[in-house]
Amino acid sequence: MTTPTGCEAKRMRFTKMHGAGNDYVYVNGFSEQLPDELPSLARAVSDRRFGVGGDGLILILPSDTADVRMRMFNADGSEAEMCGNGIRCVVKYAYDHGLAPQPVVRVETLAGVLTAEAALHDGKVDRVRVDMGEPRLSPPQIPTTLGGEQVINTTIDVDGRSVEATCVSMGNPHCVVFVDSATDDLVLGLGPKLEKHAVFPEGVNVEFVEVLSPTEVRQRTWERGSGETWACGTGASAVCVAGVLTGRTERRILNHLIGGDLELEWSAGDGRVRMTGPAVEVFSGEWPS
Ligand SMILES: N[C@H](CCC[C@H](N)C(=O)O)C(=O)O
Repeated sequence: MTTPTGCEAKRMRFTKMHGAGNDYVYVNGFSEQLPDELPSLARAVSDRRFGVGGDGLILILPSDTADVRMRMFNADGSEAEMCGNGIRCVVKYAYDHGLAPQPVVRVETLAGVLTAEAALHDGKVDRVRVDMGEPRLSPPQIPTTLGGEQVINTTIDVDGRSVEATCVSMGNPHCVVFVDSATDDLVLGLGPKLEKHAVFPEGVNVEFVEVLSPTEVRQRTWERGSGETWACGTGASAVCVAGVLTGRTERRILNHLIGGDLELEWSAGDGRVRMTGPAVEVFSGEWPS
């Protein structure tokens, strides 16, 4: 495509990927020229009518401390510390496209350098097991202004409704609410109010969880900066921790999310959470930059 002056217009290649239906637009920063204004790029490409469509934008970049660096932007343009479904897709992209020589990939994130191991099918990555690190449980680490050593089954007043919450950070903040049924009234009504509640100074991701058994849950998610998503990997990790803290589940669970299943374990040995789930490349395209 040429401009009126006959110059070749720059176009940025992207790849659309998802982890359990949590879909992002990925850009390979090793090869593509990125604009300075990343939040507005995230908003534009995420738009499901006027853009590519996705829950946000994820950049795969060179790193001085790991194989690759991941930067993650929600659909509203806000940058987050970590993305569990995103890191699985970053690992898939890095191995499949030759950015990482081995199927064990170290990824630099704002939540630290995390290590992931990819499983191959016909030479391509299809599932990834991520060491998500240790949960952060003290109120300042979430962060929240709620009191106590840890926030476990703590009541939050939301416009006159009492909500019982357990808060966990996986590098990004999570508010886990165990419910009998994760209805639209709760997810779409309460979710946005909790996301921006005054007790969460940096906002929060909200997980509404039905406990099916001590080893199985069903989760719906209202994400900070993206609204309801079909899966949330850091959220599922927070749910695994919250289930143990509240005595509702065992340390290893299967989590059913709208877009697919994730396997989680909060190790009693080293205190780290491990998440295993799918990573799918859907299509590639070009974005006029
Ligand atoms: N909305 C989140 C980031 C994406 C997390 C989620 N998609 C995941 O898979 O962990 C936040 O602002 O902390």
